[in-house]
Amino acid sequence: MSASLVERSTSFGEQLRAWGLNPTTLVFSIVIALALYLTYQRATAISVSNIPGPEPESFLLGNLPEIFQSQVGVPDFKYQQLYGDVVRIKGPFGEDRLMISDPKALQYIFHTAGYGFLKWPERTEISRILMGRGLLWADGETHRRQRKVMLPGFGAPESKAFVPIFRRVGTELTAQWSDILASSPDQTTILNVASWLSRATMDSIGEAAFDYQFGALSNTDNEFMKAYFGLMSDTLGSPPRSAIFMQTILPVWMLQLMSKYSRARNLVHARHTARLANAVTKQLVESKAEALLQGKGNKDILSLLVKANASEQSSTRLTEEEMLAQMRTILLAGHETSATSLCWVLLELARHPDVQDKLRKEIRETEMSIHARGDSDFSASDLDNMPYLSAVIKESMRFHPAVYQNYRLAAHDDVLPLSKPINTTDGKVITKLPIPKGMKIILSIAAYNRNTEIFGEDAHIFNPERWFRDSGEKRGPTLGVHGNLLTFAGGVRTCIGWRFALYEMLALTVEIINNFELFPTPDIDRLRREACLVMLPTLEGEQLKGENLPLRFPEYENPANMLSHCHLASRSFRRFRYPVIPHACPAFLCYATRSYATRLSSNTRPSNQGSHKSGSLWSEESWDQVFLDLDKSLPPPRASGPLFSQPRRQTMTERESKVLTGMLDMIFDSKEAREDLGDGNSEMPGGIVRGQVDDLFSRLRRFSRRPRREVDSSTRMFDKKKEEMSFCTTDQQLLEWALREVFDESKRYEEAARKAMVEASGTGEKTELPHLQSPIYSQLIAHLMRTFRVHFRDPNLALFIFNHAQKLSTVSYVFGCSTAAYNELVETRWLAFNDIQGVLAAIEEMTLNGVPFDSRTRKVVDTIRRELGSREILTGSDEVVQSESWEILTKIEKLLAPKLHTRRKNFLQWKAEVVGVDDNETFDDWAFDDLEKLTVGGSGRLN
Ligand code: HEM
Repeated sequence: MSASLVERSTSFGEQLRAWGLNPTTLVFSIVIALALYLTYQRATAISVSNIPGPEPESFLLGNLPEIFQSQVGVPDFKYQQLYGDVVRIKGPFGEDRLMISDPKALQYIFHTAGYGFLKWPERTEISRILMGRGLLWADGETHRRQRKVMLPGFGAPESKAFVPIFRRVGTELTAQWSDILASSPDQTTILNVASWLSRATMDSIGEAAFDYQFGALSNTDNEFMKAYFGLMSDTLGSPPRSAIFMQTILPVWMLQLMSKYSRARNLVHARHTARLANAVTKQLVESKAEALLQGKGNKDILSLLVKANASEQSSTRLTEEEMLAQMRTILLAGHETSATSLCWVLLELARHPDVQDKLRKEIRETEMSIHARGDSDFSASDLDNMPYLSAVIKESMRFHPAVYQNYRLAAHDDVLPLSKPINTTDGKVITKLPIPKGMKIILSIAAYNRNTEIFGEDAHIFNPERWFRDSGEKRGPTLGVHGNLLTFAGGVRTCIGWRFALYEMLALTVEIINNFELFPTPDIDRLRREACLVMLPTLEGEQLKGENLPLRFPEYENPANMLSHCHLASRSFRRFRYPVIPHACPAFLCYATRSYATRLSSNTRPSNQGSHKSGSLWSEESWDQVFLDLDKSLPPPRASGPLFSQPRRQTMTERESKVLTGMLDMIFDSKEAREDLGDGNSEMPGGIVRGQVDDLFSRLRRFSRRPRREVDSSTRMFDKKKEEMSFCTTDQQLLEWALREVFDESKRYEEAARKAMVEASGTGEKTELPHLQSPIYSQLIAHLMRTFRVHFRDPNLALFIFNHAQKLSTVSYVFGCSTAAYNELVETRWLAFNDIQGVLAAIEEMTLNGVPFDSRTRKVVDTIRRELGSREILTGSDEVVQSESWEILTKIEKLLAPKLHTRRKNFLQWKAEVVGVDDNETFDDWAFDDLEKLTVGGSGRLN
């Protein structure tokens, strides 16, 4: 074989000679030509090495460790101050890169060049791992095609239509905070605000984007939510140098292999979340497609997306993989960014009490004008028409952009226009900057948003007033969609959900500031603007160890350097406004922690001692007032919960059912109850008499014993009814539907149950009887009332629904007029008619009928108190009317008071009486549902 090779090369050499060429001369000439070509290339190549910039930290990684490991903005602001808006930085092995905050250059890259600047491949790989091959991953034509299908879900009218959802989520959030306060002895508490907001935005996105209720607010043990919470900080926060090196040097195919097989904690977390998200989104997309095929549709983003995709030509449609990736993209991009931005808004409001007060005043005035025109809640246009609110949100988004940098790569040689000339290191002055194909550029959103040419000399100061100055946002070229900020990026890659995010932030801020007063605590030394692709508020500090991590993967071995807490403090405004009524003076601290554990603590008050100047570039004041939360005792991890919560659980657990049955026995056998009801024929409201009550409650007990397996079917039933309701486009249609589908059905249920009872008593056999009412009857009544009042703006019809349920039959009254329906009644009477007497009547009726109050009842009453107070201050209205209203309000609060504030004491007294021990004795051996003991150890009866 080697002989044949020698033979062949000899014959090749002979052939060259035969053509008159010397082989040695030929090789030499080729080498010379190549060297000349490379020298020419080097001499004529476009270079940015003469642009001023920092010295590299090392040859291996250049300036990248400083850029990727520092807090958000630290290197950007420093370079901007030292070298200007276009800075040469060093990548690995001395490679030149650029960091840009020059407005004209940014406008060119974002807008003019279209897809002329692509994303860095290693960064798109991170997007693929976290969200799949969706919009944030795609580039060029693929991106254009995907975006076209996505756009119909994100228009202005679509985003405005989600405002009621955001408001509802806000109400649920603040109701839960109020509950926590109500159960704390001095109504002071510490909350993990970041965690609450993250759950709230997850619920918003679930309902608005997928028409699905994640129930993240109501169930902290939601596995899906837990996977998402901390995903960004866990996977991308404070990357070690080795990770920066690998991300920068390794080819994409190797990164892909690592993402699949590596056992590093961050990648395990990302894979775990991806698996869950894929399973969930697949289920959602399939059920939505099926519903649409059956002609049922909704206005959620997923429905619009599925419809838009169906109407595209087959060549431009999204594939199934792309569709799932879009859902995962919306989930992550739409929940983490908004939650984080809102956290920063609250933090700034806490730090600026004057701004907070001014904002609250605007909110209250708007709320009053909403009620004066007969509406009950903020609409999208109300939110649009609050200039100070808009200025606060804009300023916070300028100051703390959730996405702080974008990473682009020149698709071909190009020339960047500049706002200001650059003095190069070789003594030239240039007004345009040529850049070579493949040049990697960091577009600094954080630095642009603090550009003094655009936002004034005080750009490093948080000041919402700047948005009222003449120049304001109008200086400089047009760049961003909101206030000319780059917070939502710009051009072909502008954030698709920017309107959605804005309305969500406006709605939640209004709800929170209307209900609570926020203030800072002195734990700011550890606060970081953590750079994790999204800027998270975190607190540097203790490392969470294995068992304290709520998310535990089988593969997890290496507890990473976890970022822990960030704190935010807040206090109820009511402390100062209404100091005369003790139980309405809660003061609480509300800390936000971006940790993996929720911690609640009471009795901690803020102090303004120990001021500390952080001297950071972005704060005009120190962060010193933020508290050090020294209690490191974190709660033990919870057992893994189901994938989704059951947000509308309508049956009781066995334990709850047992307790209720026991309580009903005690109540109806008690002396007071007998006296209250008279000897047999005394009438209760609604025409119910004693005999009927016994009968009704025996059924109520049976109702409470419904087996748990019905949970799912009730939820499904309710969803189905809600969907049917959503097809009614006029109040007339909805009313007809209600009479047919709710009230006629109520009659049918009752008749069927009675018939079955008669038959069963005839046979004498023990059979399970059907329910007297549909298990979702009360929910339907409440939902109908709310829809008429809020959606159709017809409070009279809302009242009609309640009255009709009350009059239809006794059974309908008992089962339909539940707490939720009464809450609606109270809200309607107050918000639509300002009828405080009517509110009192409803609360009295609830008390009489034994319908329990809940946090929403209390919240309405709080609103009444607030509004009466504001009215007094703002309008100074008629003294007599005011004092009458206050008297009625005091009566209402008295009715609510025992449940609110003396619950614990009464319960102990009650136990003492029932079990037959002194107040001081402990009940350690007595469980709440230990009813047998009541009859054995104590008197066993209330008397
Ligand atoms: C305050 C909240 C938000 C901020 C600051 C924000 C910011 C951004 C930024 C800067 C980008 C460009 C990223 C890039 O090109 O690499 C982006 C893209 C995107 N955002 Fe947002 N976003 C927010 C909320 C939302 C919401 C609520 C949704 C969805 C409901 C959403 C969905 C998206 C999507 C799908 C993209 C990719 C757009 C594309 O490449 O065409 N974002 N966002």
